[in-house]
Amino acid sequence: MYQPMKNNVVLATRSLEKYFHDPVRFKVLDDISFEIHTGEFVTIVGKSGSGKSTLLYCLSTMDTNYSGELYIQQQKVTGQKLDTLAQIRNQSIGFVFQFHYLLPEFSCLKNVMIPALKLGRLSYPEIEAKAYDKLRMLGIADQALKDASKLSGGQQQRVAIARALINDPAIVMGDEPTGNLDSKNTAIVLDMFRQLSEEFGQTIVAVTHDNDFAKASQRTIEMADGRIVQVLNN
Ligand SMILES: Nc1ncnc2c1ncn2[C@@H]1O[C@H](COP(=O)(O)OP(=O)(O)OP(=O)(O)O)[C@@H](O)[C@H]1O
Repeated sequence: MYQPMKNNVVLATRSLEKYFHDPVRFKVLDDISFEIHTGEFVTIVGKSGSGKSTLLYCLSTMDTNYSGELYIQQQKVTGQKLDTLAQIRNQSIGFVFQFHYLLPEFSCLKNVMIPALKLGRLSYPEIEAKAYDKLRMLGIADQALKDASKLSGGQQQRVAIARALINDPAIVMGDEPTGNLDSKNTAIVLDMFRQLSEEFGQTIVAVTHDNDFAKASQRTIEMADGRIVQVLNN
């Protein structure tokens, strides 16, 4: 029997298991159980092919094809309908990819505003003001009205992070969020993640190949062949 979950657990898995066919059936996630607390900054590391991205996509609710249980903010999300999952995702999770996926012909400001416009909780001027705040936090408010395509790669990634933060998600997930960045922009993003976790109590869960990034986090979960093989408190 599992212990009841403590109040400060924001993300939890119970024996996640997942298979792929490639071409024969193989287990890509094997008995993944952990709890992540509010405001924690956690990295997931491991060799290429160890299952990190697959795990992150399950955690983000984008992939529902697994067995076991996933809890987000104490709510069991496994087995929920797709529209409920989309709602949970919009409200509780911000996602940063290795590639920024900004809409190139839209301004940076508009790109950041889109998830909040979709959520529909605030008025347009409120969302605009919030988007400026997020861009300011990332040091790129002066680029707000430029088309996203006109920015450097590092600036575009910072806009993508501002977009991930616009709905003040409890959890920010990143799949190699600094994978395409130079050291200067990597440092900016790392500082941002630290600030989010330490000052704003937001939880960061990021897959990374970057040792310095992993060391900057509070806890590192190491995977090999779909299993958790080591958990390090940094
Ligand atoms: N859609 C899929 N169908 C079949 N096999 C897949 C699929 N996606 C990933 N895999 C396989 O699952 C395993 C884990 O992939 P995953 O992308 O999760 O690894 P990773 O640790 O994130 O790797 P990397 O560090 O290279 O991004 C790999 O062997 C990969 O080839």
